[in-house]
Amino acid sequence: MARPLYNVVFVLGPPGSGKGTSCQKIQEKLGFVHLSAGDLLREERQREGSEVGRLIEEHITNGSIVPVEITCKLLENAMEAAGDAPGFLIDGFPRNQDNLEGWKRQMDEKAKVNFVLFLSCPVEVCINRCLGRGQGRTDDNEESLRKRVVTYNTHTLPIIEYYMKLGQVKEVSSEPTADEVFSSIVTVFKDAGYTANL
Ligand SMILES: Nc1ncnc2c1ncn2[C@@H]1O[C@H](COP(=O)(O)OP(=O)(O)O)[C@@H](O)[C@H]1O
Ligand SMILES: Nc1ccn([C@@H]2O[C@H](COP(=O)(O)OP(=O)(O)O)[C@@H](O)[C@H]2O)c(=O)n1
Repeated sequence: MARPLYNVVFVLGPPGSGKGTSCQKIQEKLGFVHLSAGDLLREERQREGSEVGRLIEEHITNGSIVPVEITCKLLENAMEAAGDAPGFLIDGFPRNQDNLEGWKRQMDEKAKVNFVLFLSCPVEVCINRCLGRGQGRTDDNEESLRKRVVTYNTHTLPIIEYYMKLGQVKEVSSEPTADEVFSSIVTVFKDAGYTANL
């Protein structure tokens, strides 16, 4: 097989566990490109009058997962646009079986998944973080958050368990301060052989 085009780390954890916050820091330090599946979907949702936009809106409000054909295409386009990066942090994906299977169909030959960074954090802490996030997100309210947590427990945890069985998960508690979490993440990347700039 030809050398994969893209070097990928998936970043998973409950809503509000600090995926975006940590990815931002890793991006600054390591030069990995941070791609948030949620951000890409929110951007796509803005396209006026689009059927896809309406579908995304419905899923985001219900805390359910958008079909992978949409999400994976957005991720691939963003990776293509970013070009020659040392790696990509794909934040909030794959979040269910459909995401995982779609990724394998579309990206297995083009991307190498190095490991899954799993940010673990008690759900109540995560919910409080989302309620205090202040980004004006339409889904950061109690009702949508409860649904997002159910989706996480039902659909995302099994994906993390799937990668655990493959020995590909590196778990970091994201309950401490953001700086402490980041220093544990740096150790994970060092152990995985990424020493440049660390
Ligand atoms: N370790 C931390 N301790 C306290 N607050 C945090 C921590 N990490 C992130 N936050 C805050 O919690 C909220 C959710 O973080 P965010 O990175 O957006 O989570 P996610 O991308 O997993 O949904 C944000 O307001 C962020 O500033
Ligand atoms: N792979 C993904 C990622 C996000 N999403 C949608 O986007 C919403 C927000 O995801 P996010 O990753 O930005 O936010 P958090 O729930 O992690 O805080 C999810 O609740 C889903 O509705 C999706 O459908 N598929």
